[in-house]
Amino acid sequence: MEFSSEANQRIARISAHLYPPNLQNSCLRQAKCRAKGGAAGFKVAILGAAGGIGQPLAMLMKINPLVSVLHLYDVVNTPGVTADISHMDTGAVVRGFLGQPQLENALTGMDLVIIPAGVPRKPGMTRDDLFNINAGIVRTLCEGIAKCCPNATVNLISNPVNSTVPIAAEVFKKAGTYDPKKLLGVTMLDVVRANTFVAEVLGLDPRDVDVPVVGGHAGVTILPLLSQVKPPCSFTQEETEYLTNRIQNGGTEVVEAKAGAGSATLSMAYAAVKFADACLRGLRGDAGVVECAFVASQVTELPFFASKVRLGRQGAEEIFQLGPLNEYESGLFCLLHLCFQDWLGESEERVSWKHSKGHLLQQEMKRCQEKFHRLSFFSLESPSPVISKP
Ligand SMILES: NC(=O)C1=CN([C@@H]2O[C@H](COP(=O)(O)OP(=O)(O)OC[C@H]3O[C@@H](n4cnc5c(N)ncnc54)[C@H](O)[C@@H]3O)[C@@H](O)[C@H]2O)C=CC1
Ligand SMILES: O=C([O-])CC(=O)C(=O)O
Repeated sequence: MEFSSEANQRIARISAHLYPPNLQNSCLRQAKCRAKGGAAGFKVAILGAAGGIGQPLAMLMKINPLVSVLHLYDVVNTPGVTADISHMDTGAVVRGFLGQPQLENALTGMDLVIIPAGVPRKPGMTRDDLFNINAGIVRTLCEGIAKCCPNATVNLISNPVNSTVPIAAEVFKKAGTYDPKKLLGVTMLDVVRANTFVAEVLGLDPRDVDVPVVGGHAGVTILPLLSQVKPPCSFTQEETEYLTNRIQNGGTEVVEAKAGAGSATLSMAYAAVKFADACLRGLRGDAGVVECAFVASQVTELPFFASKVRLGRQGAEEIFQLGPLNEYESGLFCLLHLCFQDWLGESEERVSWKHSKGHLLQQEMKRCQEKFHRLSFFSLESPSPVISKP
């Protein structure tokens, strides 16, 4: 149903604020929900909205003018977070959903679903250590998406992204709803960090810097392409190694600084909103929206790979080639490739097999490090990165 008059629109907006939401009868259930001023807006759900990432992410999405309806779902604390955020005088209507029985209502009719649900790392852990618990959480949430909003674009944040994205793909395949263009692993924080650290070295404003970061989202699978930085620039070998190491271990740097209180939340919420905004602009039909994301890909032999993608009405409509790599990046790519082999199997079983055989991967890495001894400071995901600024 389209809102034909301003009065209808106001009534719809007021009724949408009533709690608990009655989605069956609400006219806001319709796809053409409109934001203040009559502009079309998108319906966005955040799953894990009461968490360290979820709360600032919800706050920032409430400010986004492209969002008309914001659904906040978690297994704890959503009434409080929702009441709090709903008082912000911005356009989006906010509704809270608590616990599994409300998951379907949270998801019905959504255009974009952002998933930061799951446990974060503590010092000494790798992202892979989160696999067992987070894989189960992501699986359940994706089953809900397949049922209630099969056409939604999904931004998957929960770690280990290198494995949760293939798992989500399996769930959607099983449900017959898989659209590889609409399943996007969020690696934007790697780009945000790379822009910041490179700007620091070059003495530039980070907003003027663009660093493509490709591969995956853990340790050596994070490959910043420093030879393709915009504006064009060059680095000494020492700067290159410092920057690569710091970008690859940025997550660990925060985990250790937080000393047991979790991993990156505020910078991640910022990065997630930057990425979600790009997805929404793409959905709106804006031209030339390009960001890095971890997607099903034919750019390399690996079935999933992060690279620059063009975001459009259908999701990741175009996946760009990596472009020319210099010798150093080619060596890193070789390491990354070894690390990913088998890891990103086509099936969930293979992903969990790889997880349980993580020690074999470590041995493989060691062999590779010996081969590329110039790169020997890399570890799969170093719990204690040595960061020495040139
Ligand atoms: N992709 C990336 O670049 C990054 C990913 N992460 C990952 O994001 C995830 C979340 O991190 P934080 O927000 O710091 O953790 P957190 O523990 O503060 O919040 C997670 C939230 O998920 C909720 N949750 C747990 N099970 C759920 C379920 N079945 N359904 C809905 N919600 C559920 C929890 O109740 C909690 O509110 C972690 O896996 C972390 O490793 C963190 C930083 C960067
Ligand atoms: O390091 C972690 O566990 C969280 C994360 O993915 C990041 O900050 O890049």
